[in-house]
Amino acid sequence: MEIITDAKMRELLKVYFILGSTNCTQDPLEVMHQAIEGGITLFQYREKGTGALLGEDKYKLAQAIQKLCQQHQIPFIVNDDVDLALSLNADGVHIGQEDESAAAVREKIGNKILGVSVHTREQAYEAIQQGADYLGLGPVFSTTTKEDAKAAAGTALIQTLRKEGLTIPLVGIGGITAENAPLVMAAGADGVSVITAISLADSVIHSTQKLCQAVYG
Ligand SMILES: Nc1nc(C(F)(F)F)ncc1COP(=O)(O)OP(=O)(O)O
Ligand SMILES: [Mg+2]
Repeated sequence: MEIITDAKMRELLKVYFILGSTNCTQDPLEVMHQAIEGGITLFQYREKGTGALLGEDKYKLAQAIQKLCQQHQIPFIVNDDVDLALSLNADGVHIGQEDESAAAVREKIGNKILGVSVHTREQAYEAIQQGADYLGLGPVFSTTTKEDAKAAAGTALIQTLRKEGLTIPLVGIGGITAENAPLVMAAGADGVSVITAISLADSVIHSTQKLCQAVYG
């Protein structure tokens, strides 16, 4: 497959849902069904933190969610675990600053989608140089989902990178809801990435629809 274009990547980043078994109280597959119905554009499997599944259980859940995504043409990205991504033939991988280098991951995954989390402009330029297809910037607002998250940074870095003429697809992450998503888009992000706003919503489908409206304006 060919490397994804920036234009296609920007479309996919609009409402980027991230989920692992620890982020929801109901069945993850039921949450996925409703989130897909509600209009998510991209999905990341992030099985991490206290109580996360391991080994065969992790693989089985990933496989089941990937199948659902494939049935609805939603690309399936794996967080951190490059070997899991390769064994599932996932559509891509997302890595952070504590994971192996973007260049090393690019080497392993070929033309699959490669996303990198960055917190500074230096990390952004480095990630681009090493072949990232999109950058995750955050946490924009405070979050309790990621146990080792940094302090909320607002949208300053998104604005700075756009002011400097950076055109790489960007997605904001961290404490984003339908209420504050417009701020993230106005700052220059191509989309928003959420976990709790969807995974723990009273109505997953309704919350996803509200996020889509907030992003598409
Ligand atoms: N998982 C993520 N996905 C995104 C995305 F851009 F996809 F929205 N941005 C940022 C992160 C955070 O990635 P990382 O810093 O490695 O921490 P963790 O592995 O705990 O998620
Ligand atoms: Mg990571």
